[in-house]
Amino acid sequence: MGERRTRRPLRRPRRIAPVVSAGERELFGGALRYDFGWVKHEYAMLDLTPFAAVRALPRLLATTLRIARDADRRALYTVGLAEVGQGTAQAFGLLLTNEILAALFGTGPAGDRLRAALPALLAVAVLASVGAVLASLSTAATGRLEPKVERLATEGYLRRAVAVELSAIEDGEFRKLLDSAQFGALSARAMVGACVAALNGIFGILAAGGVLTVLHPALLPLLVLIALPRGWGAMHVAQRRYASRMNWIEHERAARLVSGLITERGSAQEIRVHRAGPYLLDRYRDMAETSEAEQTRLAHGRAVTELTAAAFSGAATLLTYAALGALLATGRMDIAMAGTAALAVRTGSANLSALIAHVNTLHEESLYVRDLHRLTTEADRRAIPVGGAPLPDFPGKIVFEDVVFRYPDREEPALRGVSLTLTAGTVVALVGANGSGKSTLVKVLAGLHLPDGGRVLWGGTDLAEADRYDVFRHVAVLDQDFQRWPFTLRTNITIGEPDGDPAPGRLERAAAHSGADRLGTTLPRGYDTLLARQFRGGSELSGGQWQTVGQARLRYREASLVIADEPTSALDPEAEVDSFRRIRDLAAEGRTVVLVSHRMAGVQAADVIHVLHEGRIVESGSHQELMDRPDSRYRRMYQLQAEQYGS
Ligand SMILES: Nc1ncnc2c1ncn2[C@@H]1O[C@H](COP(=O)(O)OP(=O)(O)OP(=O)(O)O)[C@@H](O)[C@H]1O
Repeated sequence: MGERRTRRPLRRPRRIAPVVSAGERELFGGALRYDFGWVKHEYAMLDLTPFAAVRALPRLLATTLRIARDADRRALYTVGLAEVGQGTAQAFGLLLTNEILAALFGTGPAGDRLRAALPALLAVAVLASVGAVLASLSTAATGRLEPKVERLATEGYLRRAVAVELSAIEDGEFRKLLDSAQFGALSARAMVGACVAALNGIFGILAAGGVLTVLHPALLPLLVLIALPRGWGAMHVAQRRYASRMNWIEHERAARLVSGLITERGSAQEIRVHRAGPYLLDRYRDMAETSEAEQTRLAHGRAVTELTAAAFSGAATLLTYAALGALLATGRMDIAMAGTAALAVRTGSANLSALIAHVNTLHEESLYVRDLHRLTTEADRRAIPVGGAPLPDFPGKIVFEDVVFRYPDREEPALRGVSLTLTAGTVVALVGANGSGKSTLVKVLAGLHLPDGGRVLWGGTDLAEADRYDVFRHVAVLDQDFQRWPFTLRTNITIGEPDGDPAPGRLERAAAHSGADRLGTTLPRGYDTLLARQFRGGSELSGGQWQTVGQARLRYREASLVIADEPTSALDPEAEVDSFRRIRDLAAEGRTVVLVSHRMAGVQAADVIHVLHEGRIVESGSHQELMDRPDSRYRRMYQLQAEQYGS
């Protein structure tokens, strides 16, 4: 199939039926395909005919210029003026060349002819210097613009990623957009460079075209004739690349994933003990070879296309020189004019070829920038609202009234009418089977998700109307997958309140509270030890040690509402008992503590225990009250765990 296409280089490229290697079928059940925005682009680009690309040019230029203007207006104007100046200098240079040639090919002694040509020669030298200065001005200003454009675009992207609702981050569609838009900033930068180069090409063509028209109008279409085959060749190669890219990128992506897995730390044990290494290596080779074959086919096709284009372009050049010869022979043009025309044809066609290549780049990059624009709009729509009813003080009571919450991609609600009251200075424990809704309940409590039904009242304020950032100020959360930041031990604790007062002793007190102070004294650089083994000087912590760091972070935050979701799962028995005692101490300080745990021994000291089942609270009470009920779920769960210890 590929063979046939190679032998027909002029055929319009079409989407190629993807080849799936045996390795991909075995490991992934088929092609490893993302559903990202940019995969869709590859098909969008296929619809691009050369004329469509030319039609799209003004829009692409306008988009880039707008981005650049927002980044640095002065630098943009400098680039614009420098480019126009260079084009003008080029045009005058060509016209002066005509004068020089006319003087040199004139009659009379050589010395006189040289003298006659001298003023024009000097003017050409001045123009060339002006052109060089303008070119360097343009380079400097573009160099100023490009990083600014990239930074502004990246900042906008990150700012929006930080500000969206948690529900957006958990939404697969939004995540995909977030992933594909990350290339937008780099593409915006690349567009600035391509745009400047395209402008340069346009002005260069205008200069050459203008001069040719002045010399003889018939020469202008000939210039177009020389450039057209090359333009067509560039477009054709680009289209073929887009058509095939999907195919080869898929194999490459799959091979990269497998090679990453082979070297990854997490798979190191199985790679060795289960001998998964040689097995994966074989599949890697299979995928890499399929990608290789696709690229070879592409390169072959490209060579044939470019040769064809060069042949047509060469024929058109011959025709142009023949026309020049005819004009010369019939006396409609003198030798000087013919020389200038030949020069103009060369400059013009070189500029045209370059322009086509830059328009291609502009188009390709603009697709990623478009993703960034889409993300911006979508993220602004899904941002956590700023403002709302202020919540300066933490209330004495938080009340859930018949709260219903459903994840957007789920049929069944995760919470189905939950009512409860949390009182300041108490420990409230949530227990229940996996998936019963405990973590969801705490997310609603913390203001991370808003209920779909019912209300959460913080004092007299409905959470749905409250200033959410005010709500967050009162909350500290340590969840099951709390972040193990690849930063120092110190930052890993103080990041609990990054802009808080770093008062002397505050860090040490928080560390001592959770037992993380031992790390502070035993790690090689104390609190300044980097907790990321992959970097030089970095240290590795065990799961339990990380949990003490997480708890220290929770303590450092000094929030009024403390939420600990499975805070002790990795702790040794002694550390676990200590940890539960310290959690109680937090309530004794007047904080409201919500504890989610499967460790029944740990929750028994809570003031109130709520048992969740399929999104509902089915039992509530103290440990003793719930144990006194002979058929309570709580009692059953507690006894099951106790039996494991034979008590
Ligand atoms: N981000 C999410 N998107 C969609 N569904 C979710 C999401 N998080 C949880 N769920 C679903 O909501 C239900 C309640 O989950 P939740 O995490 O609140 O349970 P849990 O009681 O904390 O469970 P576990 O004890 O296993 O931590 C489950 O059916 C779960 O699959």
